[in-house]
Amino acid sequence: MFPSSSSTAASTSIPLVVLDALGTQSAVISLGVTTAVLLVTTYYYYLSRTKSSRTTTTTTMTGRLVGDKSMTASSLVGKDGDGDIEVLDASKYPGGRLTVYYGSQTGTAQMFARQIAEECEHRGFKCDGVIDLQDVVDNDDCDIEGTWNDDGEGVEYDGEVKLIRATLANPRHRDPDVGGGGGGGDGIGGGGRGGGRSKAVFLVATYGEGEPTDNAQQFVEIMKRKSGIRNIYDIGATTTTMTTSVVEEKEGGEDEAGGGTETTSESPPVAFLADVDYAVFGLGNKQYEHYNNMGRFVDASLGRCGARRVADLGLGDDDDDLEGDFENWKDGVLWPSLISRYVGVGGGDGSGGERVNAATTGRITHALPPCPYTVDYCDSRINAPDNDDRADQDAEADVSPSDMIQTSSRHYVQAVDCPIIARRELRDSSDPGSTVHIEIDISRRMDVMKYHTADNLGILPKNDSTTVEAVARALNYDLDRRFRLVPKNDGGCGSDPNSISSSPSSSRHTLPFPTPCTVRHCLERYCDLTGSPRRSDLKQLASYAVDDLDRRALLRMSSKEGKAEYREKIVDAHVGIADIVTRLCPSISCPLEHFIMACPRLQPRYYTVSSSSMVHPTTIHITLAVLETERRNVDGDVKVFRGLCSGYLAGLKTGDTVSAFVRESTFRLPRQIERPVIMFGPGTGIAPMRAILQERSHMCQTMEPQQRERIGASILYFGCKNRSMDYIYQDELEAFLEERTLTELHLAFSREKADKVYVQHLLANRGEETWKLIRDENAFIFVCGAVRMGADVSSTLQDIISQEGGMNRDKAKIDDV
Ligand SMILES: Cc1cc2nc3c(=O)[nH]c(=O)nc-3n(C[C@H](O)[C@H](O)[C@H](O)COP(=O)(O)O)c2cc1C
Repeated sequence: MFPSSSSTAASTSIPLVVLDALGTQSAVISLGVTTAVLLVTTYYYYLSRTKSSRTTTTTTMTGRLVGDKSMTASSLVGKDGDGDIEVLDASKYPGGRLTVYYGSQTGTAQMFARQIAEECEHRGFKCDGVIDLQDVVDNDDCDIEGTWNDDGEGVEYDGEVKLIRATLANPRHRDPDVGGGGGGGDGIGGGGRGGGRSKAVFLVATYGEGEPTDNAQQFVEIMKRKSGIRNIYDIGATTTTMTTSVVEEKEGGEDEAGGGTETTSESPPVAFLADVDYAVFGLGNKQYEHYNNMGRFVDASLGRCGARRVADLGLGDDDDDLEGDFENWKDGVLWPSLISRYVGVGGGDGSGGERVNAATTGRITHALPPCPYTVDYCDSRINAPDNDDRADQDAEADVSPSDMIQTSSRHYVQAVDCPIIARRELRDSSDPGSTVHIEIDISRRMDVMKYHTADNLGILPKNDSTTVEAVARALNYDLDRRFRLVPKNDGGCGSDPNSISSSPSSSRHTLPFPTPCTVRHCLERYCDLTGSPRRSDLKQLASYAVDDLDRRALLRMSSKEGKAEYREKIVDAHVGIADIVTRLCPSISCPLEHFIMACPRLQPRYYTVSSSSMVHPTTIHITLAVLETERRNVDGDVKVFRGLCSGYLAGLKTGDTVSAFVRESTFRLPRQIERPVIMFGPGTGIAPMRAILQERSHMCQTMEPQQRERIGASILYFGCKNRSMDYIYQDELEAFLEERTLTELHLAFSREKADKVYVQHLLANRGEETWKLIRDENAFIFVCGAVRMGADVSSTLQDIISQEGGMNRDKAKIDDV
């Protein structure tokens, strides 16, 4: 049971973990007239807060054409009956139809999309689907040669435009522009549904360096071309005012479009989305330079393509309170805007207005959430628990097709099991911490595991068996049973907002992971049992708590008002779903499919590869710090918490296998070997620098002596606590120095002297030399490690450039490449 709410103010700090995953960032420091280019790559320490990747449902209505494809849109609207558009009951849905789209990497945007979908009915709207942005462009049903989606205004749309229109402006997502009466607005029925227009809400996360998530990449590419916003980074500066701007409602024209943006447009955009109304919420993290770049871009590009923004852009910050930002936007901006535009409070036939009034004034009470799939147990039961692998192999032939798996779970399909062939501790035994070097054999999976120097390796961690067994016991699951997840195709929108179509495509991207598998496999590999659940996950779990006290505790912490308690008792106390179902709320009981839906997905962790693919083509090396933090848990005991993935990897032995996949990074050595490289890699930030040095050493050895002379300087700044404890790879770095692959090595030991010394301090002392390498030899600069260190190094570089180069500090500003 949770202790009752404490009066102590909850700490707002969020614990950090060390390098469980990383992101890369590249930048150029532009120097006005000079052309020296610096490449800065930084990788980030991640928040230990688990990203809620709850991948509940998505059935994808991919713009399926109805009836005769040669029909025009207007010939379809208003029809009822099989294959045509259903005319909605205006008393139930005074707001008309609404479609929700998401661009998500780890599932949060998808979860938010689903929340909006679930609330639609209470707000007086009919949700027409929760659609993965990948499905907007992977639209098999769109006949791009056909003419059905030309709107008869003399515009000959190209294939890409037709593809986007086939979903966003699909007649099936619009409200028939028929009938009317009552309510005002610009459409039919009570309050006016925006007749003949599609209503689309976008939830869009930003990844990489202000880039789209994997599932939004193609959509963004097309929108870049069509909107004329060629440079996605232009948008940040020009659209910030949009969050507060009031969007004038006008028919057509640039003013109503979400843009008004200055762009690098080469040709005027085509207003091909003039019949689409939209609202965007961006998910981002202020620790990143390009905060919420994709939310801003999608908002601006839709506007540039003629769509009409009907609610202000919302931006959420995952560094602070993303869920709170989303709730504030949803309840304070989105619904009020949609309701006043399409429903009109008090308008319509009364019932809708009442429904909406109730919804706008109070919080919605959720019924037991609908589940988009069912668990179908296979007949055979695996008798010996350790036969799990055999069961999975048996099942392989019959595994779910990959296009049925949600795009944010793609890594479960991509990853392959590879053996560990070497493992060693890099720190001295006198150091209480641990940094481990691991070598993974990829020789048998070269078809999918090819890598480039300093790419990223994604590792799928596993929950330990004690936790898995405890959860199974608490929920009464048989770990050795095999099951298959089957999408629920109930053929209509019904109670499940994701079941929007009975077409075969409706089961695409519905399943959260591949099956069949055993329950053990599912709990071990796909369910995040130990990361802190999001508040919305607690709300879902509350639906399954039999005991009223448990239910109330979960609902309290999932509410806006319970944020401080949530932070104190869940996030700061490192409470995961396993703790909740086994100890804190033991009355929780739910069928497996509901647990799968309520539990966040276990996410891969990314490590920068520390080997050169030229030198080690068949093995991948990684260098990981094992995170351990001491925390007082909810019972008041001090406990040591280990990072899930680093703890899992550190516990593996030579011969064990890991499930891994390669992810390309932007980290590349300059092609011109003459150019010097200056590297900053303190701690495990050394990983890509080690790979670069291996590669330069290999090049030296394979070159003619006169060629070798041409290779530019390699300068490394490394830092750690002290020389005798955590100076990792010391022997290798000294060997690189000896053979002159490494021309300079600058060491910062932060705990050897009273004054702490870090790499940026050593850099500041070498301003003149550094400036010459930049100005005269176009040096490349690589930085890898903590965000704070990256920012300090960048700032020191700017100081050096402005002082030594005699220029204004702003001129040495950092731009992206
Ligand atoms: C590798 C990585 C790179 C990221 N890059 C950015 C970024 O450039 N700008 C930003 O605002 N947020 C960035 N974020 C934060 C995510 O957008 C944020 O955590 C979001 O909630 C993720 O949503 P999702 O779970 O739907 O994928 C990044 C997160 C990760 C893990």
